[in-house]
Amino acid sequence: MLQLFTKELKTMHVAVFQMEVLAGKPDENRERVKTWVEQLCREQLERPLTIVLPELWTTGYQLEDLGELAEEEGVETIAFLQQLARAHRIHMVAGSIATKKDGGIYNTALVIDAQGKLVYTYDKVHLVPMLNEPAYMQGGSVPPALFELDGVKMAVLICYDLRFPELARRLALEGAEVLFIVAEWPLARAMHWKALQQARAIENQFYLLSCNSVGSHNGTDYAGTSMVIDPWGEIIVEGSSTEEEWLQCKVDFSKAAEVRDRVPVFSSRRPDLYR
Ligand SMILES: O=C(O)CCC(=O)C(=O)O
Repeated sequence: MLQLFTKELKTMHVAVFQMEVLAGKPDENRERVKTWVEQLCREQLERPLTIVLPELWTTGYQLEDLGELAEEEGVETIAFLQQLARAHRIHMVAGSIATKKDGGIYNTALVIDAQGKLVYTYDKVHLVPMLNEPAYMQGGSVPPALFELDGVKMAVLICYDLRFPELARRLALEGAEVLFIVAEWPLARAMHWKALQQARAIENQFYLLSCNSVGSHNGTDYAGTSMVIDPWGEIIVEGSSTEEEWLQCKVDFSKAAEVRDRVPVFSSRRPDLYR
């Protein structure tokens, strides 16, 4: 049964850091995130503010060195983010980082609230054959679930997960109002990146916010084109395909209810014929 949308909180500011990740340099990447957050928070004083980071933003796709670079349970980066979140009173959909646990290496998304609490983690379930990810990492065994920031139901998927519409639909049916996609999506498949994001937003009638990286590593160029897409499928802001930059906007959560009134996809569903 589809749940009702959040009534109390109508709007939230978001800022997406379309970052050029420096592969194999976690200290420098953390420092660059800190500098960005400080600059952003000098300019943006309104709260709630949620910031978004890309996939594997501490290490990049330096997969062959993850044995050394991946963090035990993500402890160092989590502590770093918690401190930053508390200091600036910002929520963080903090992309993903390489973590070591139970003898394996995982691609783990992190969500931290403005009080510095780690509210959600998710280990990427679909590893990317095209980037040889399965040779270096383990896939998570728990499906993505909802988390809440200021009472708004949200979810996060990691990059390749975007290609599996059943994940996004299940999250929408559970009541997700916003879907974040954190990514290092290659330029070679940029057309898919853009079309799939818009499709997920249109078919599920929720906000979709993505954060992709730019730059290149080991011969792979990344596609940038981070986006904020509203529940009608309109692109509100869109990053360039090459430049490190940040995108900012205000999202209005009442919009999804309007869209669902206009095109009542969810009440037209026939779950008796399909799941
Ligand atoms: O699906 C794709 O084309 C890209 C996926 C990817 O790069 C990733 O999951 O890191």
